[in-house]
Formats: sequence, C-alpha cells, structure tokens
Amino acid sequence: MQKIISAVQTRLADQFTIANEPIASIDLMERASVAFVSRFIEEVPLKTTMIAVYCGVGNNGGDGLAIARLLAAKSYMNVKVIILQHSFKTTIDFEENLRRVQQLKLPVHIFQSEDVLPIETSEVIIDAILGSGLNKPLEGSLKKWVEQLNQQKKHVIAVDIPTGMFADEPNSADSVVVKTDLVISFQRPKLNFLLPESASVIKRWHVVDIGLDEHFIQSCESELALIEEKDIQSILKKRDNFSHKGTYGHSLIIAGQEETMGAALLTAEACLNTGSGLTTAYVPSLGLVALNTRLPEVMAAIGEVDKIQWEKYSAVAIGPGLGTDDHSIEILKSTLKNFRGPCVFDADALNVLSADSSLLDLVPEQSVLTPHVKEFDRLFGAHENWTQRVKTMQKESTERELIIVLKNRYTLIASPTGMIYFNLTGTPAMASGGMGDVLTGIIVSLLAQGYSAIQAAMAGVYLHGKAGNELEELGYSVIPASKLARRINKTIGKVRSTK
Ligand SMILES: NC(=O)C1=CN([C@@H]2O[C@H](COP(=O)(O)OP(=O)(O)OC[C@H]3O[C@@H](n4cnc5c(N)ncnc54)[C@H](OP(=O)(O)O)[C@@H]3O)[C@@H](O)[C@H]2O)[C@@H](O)CC1
Ligand SMILES: Nc1ncnc2c1ncn2[C@@H]1O[C@H](COP(=O)(O)OP(=O)(O)O)[C@@H](O)[C@H]1O
Ligand SMILES: [K+]
Repeated sequence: MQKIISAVQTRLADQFTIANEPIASIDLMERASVAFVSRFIEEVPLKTTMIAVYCGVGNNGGDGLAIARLLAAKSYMNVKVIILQHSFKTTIDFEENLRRVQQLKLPVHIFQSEDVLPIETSEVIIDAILGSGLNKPLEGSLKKWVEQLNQQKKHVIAVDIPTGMFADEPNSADSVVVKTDLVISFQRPKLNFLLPESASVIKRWHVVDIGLDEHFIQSCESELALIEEKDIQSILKKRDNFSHKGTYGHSLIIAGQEETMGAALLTAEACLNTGSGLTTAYVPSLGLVALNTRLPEVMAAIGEVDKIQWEKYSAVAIGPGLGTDDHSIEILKSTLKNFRGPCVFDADALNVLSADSSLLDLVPEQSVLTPHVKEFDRLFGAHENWTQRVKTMQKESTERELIIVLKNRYTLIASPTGMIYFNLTGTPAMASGGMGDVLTGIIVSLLAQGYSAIQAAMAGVYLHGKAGNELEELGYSVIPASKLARRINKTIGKVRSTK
C-alpha cells in the first residue's frame, strides 16, 4: 500500500531526504530532472523535435532549467528556455540551474509581467512554470500566459504537476490550469490526479521515482493510499489440497427482471468464475431457461420471497437489474431482516435504499455498497466536487461501519477505519454496460469464500480492473462485460502465482 501524501508532506519528505540521505538540495533536483528526462525520452524520442521549456522561478522552474540542460546533453538539438518572471523571489536551486544553463549557451528568453508572449513555434512544451508550490489560483500575467499557451494546443508535458493545479485541494471550475498530454510526476501521484475533474487538464500521468525517503513517506499521517498488487497477493488464499465445494461458500445472487436478466447472468457468471463453491441465483421464473442454458453450474431459486432459505447462504449480492418496484422492495426488506452474513448492495438495491433512508439505516455493519457516482449522490446527497465525495465516503463509511466502493476510472474504497484506498487497475475499455454487475459477482464470491468485507472489496476491485487491463492488452478496445466475467479466474490465477 503506498500512502498518498499532500503537497506539504511532500515538501517535508524533500527536506527529510536532503537531511538524512544526505543529499544536497541541488543534487536532489538533478535526480528528479534525470528521472523526468528518462521518461520524456520515451515520449519524445526524436532528437530534432523543437522543445520549449517554460520555467517559473521556484524549484519547479529549477527542474525545468535542469531538464533543458539534460536534454541538450542527450543531443536534443532544438531546446530553448522561456523564463516567466512572475516574481523576483527566485530559489537558490533555480539560480544555480540558471547559471548552468547559461554556461551551455542554450537560448533563454525572459518575460516580465507586462510582456506579451509570442506565438510558440516549438512542437513540444515542457511545463515547469509552477509545481506543488502553488498557493493560490493563477491570476494576473501568469493566468494570461497560461491561457495563451492553452490556446496553442501543443504537445504539453508537465513537470510534477500541471501549472495552476492544486495537488490536494479542489480547483474552482473557472480556474486556469495548463492543459497537459502527460504529467511526469515525482514519487507519488497527487490526490487530484485520481479524481475525475483532472480529466480536463491531464490526459495521462506517469510517476517517476526520485529517491525520496520511502520510510518517511510511509510514516506520514494520511488516510489515502494506493492499492498495489502485492497487497492483493497477500490477501488471496491458495485452494487447499483437501478442500471441496463446501469450503468455498455458497453465494446467493438476487438480481434480474424480465428485461434485465442479463444483469443476473453476468453477476452469477463472475461469481462462479471467482471461485464461489456454490452459486444460486434468485431470479424471476421466466429467467430460468436463460440461466440453465447459459450457466449450468449455477442453481436457481424461484418463487415467493419467504421461501428463501437464508441460512444456506454464506454471502448475498442484491441489486443488479432488480428494479425498484414493490416486489424488489419486498426482497430487499426481507434480505435486511433475514440474512445475517456478509452482503453486497448494488444498483437497484442502492436505489431502493436511497428512496427510504430508514432502510439504509438497517444495512448491517461490514456490508459492501458499490455505487457509481449517480447512485452515490442519490444515496448521500448531491456533491459539488469529488473532494466532497471523498469526505462523505469517509464520514458515511466510518459512522455506518460500511465498506463503500465508489466506482470510476480510479475506484475509491472507503473502509470503516477512515482509510480511502484508490485502485489504479482498469481501463476506459471497461466503460460498457454490465461491467458493474460483474464487479458485484466478484465481490460476493470473495465474501462467500470467507474474505473479510474490506479484503473482498479491495481484491475484487483490483482483480476486476486487472482483468480489463489484460483483455485490453490482448487487443480488446472495448470489453464486453461477459468477456471479463469469463476472464476473471485466469487473472486470479496469475496474480496468485506470482506470489
Ligand atoms: N524541494 C526539493 O528539493 C525538490 C523540489 N522539486 C520541485 O520543486 C517543486 C516545488 O517547488 P517550490 O516549492 O519552489 O514551488 P513552485 O511550484 O516552483 O512555485 C513556487 C513559486 O510560485 C509562487 N506562486 C505560488 N502560487 C502562485 C500563483 N498562483 N501565482 C503566482 N505565483 C505563485 C510562489 O510565490 P510566493 O507566493 O511564495 O510569493 C513561489 O515563487 C516541485 O513541484 C518539484 O517540481 C524537485 O526538484 C524535487 C526536489
Ligand atoms: N473509464 C473507466 N476506466 C476504468 N474502469 C471503468 C471505466 N468506466 C467504467 N469502469 C468500471 O466499470 C464498472 C461500471 O459499473 P456500473 O456503472 O455500475 O456499470 P453497470 O451498471 O453497467 O453494470 C465499474 O467497476 C467501473 O469502475
Ligand atoms: K509544472
């Protein structure tokens, strides 16, 4: 698990590394710049490319100057430096790198606040104007310059963070930020890279290791962390030699209506392939033929709700394609009343809970809720931005002792301990109908197999995304949910075998 740290904590990590490695500040800047350049070369391999490095006068600008020098040393022939003199308060390392650049005789153009920037003729812009030292939204000449740069629609690569973007607090909707194709960021992604608002200014980001003290970073107080594959490997258990189907639990999936039987099938198929010992689907009787034809391994439960033998099941998933009519409400109420084991609430189950907060209050502790953003806002109220949603998740999850999985490109998982875990696996190729049903099937299966609620949510989300990544690598530009439901067992096998 990698802690995500704030801009302030990053500064402390810089200082700690400088004092304890020990390393001179200027040498740490050099190391960061070397790390940037090694990734930049992969992005822009052509040495004749015209590159303009836009520098501020703080340490981000210092990085920019070092990067310009290092690129020239790597035989990039057309590198020029533009210094935006937004302040006269320069840093020592900026000054030192300016001296080094001037010795090389690289073209350096300096612009003062009142100056108008000429139209940029270079093909690639490196944004080293401001980094994590941003302390207020851009204004005045800096804002004007950045607006002008954005209009030119160049290939922009930012150093550490796009100029104007806060690392860990929300930018207002009208704030001006450099629009980037790639951010090469130092040591950790910034919180805001992981929230959907960043999409308007960041197409891709990549983190490079600049050798900050990891022990210090991991000891920082932070309630935000990134899930790593080794975390999932340590969760996943091997299947024992003398185990049998009874060892791996019995999942009940309550899903589907006449027009949405597919949701029940997808959930059940994913559950089966994730390793649940037995899987039963409670579906309308008109769905029986489909279920028996498509998934002969899955048993069916049909008929009156009060006939369900709740004690047979180790875990329940309720909601995909269930509808929100009276019958669905009755099934949900019955689940809340009768089932004592771990439960996943998804889709229409969440919609029913949103419509009646007294039902939401009955959801047992350690249940897993898997809303997408609309379901989340229906459950917990409208939000102005994702920073607010993160706070709400934390509050609701700790107060209600629930695991909340807020699905997105980078799905967030809130634990009742107050921690928020970010998952980085997954791909936009997974943005297709039924994908959430598959996730629900994976999570309920893990619950039935005896994993704790937080383990099942973390492993489920990670493996779901990882299966998507693997299919994309096999050539799928869009992944049908059923394809992923059939792939998941292979993904689990691979993650487990690399232990
Ligand atoms: N420390 C290290 O060893 C390492 C650091 N590294 C690099 O340092 C970067 C952080 O550098 P930094 O702290 O110097 O801040 P930076 O982003 O350059 O800006 C500071 C300047 O911005 C100004 N300013 C702020 N907001 C403003 C606004 N809205 N509009 C106008 N001005 C504004 C502020 O002015 P002030 O408000 O103080 O007057 C100050 O002059 C980090 O992202 C990474 O790239 C790496 O080399 C690794 C080693
Ligand atoms: N752009 C994306 N990148 C990564 N994962 C995605 C993306 N879009 C959707 N997903 C994943 O697909 C699933 C969609 O869930 P949901 O919206 O409930 O779909 P459905 O209701 O069709 O089943 C979530 O797990 C989400 O994380
Ligand atoms: K920058």
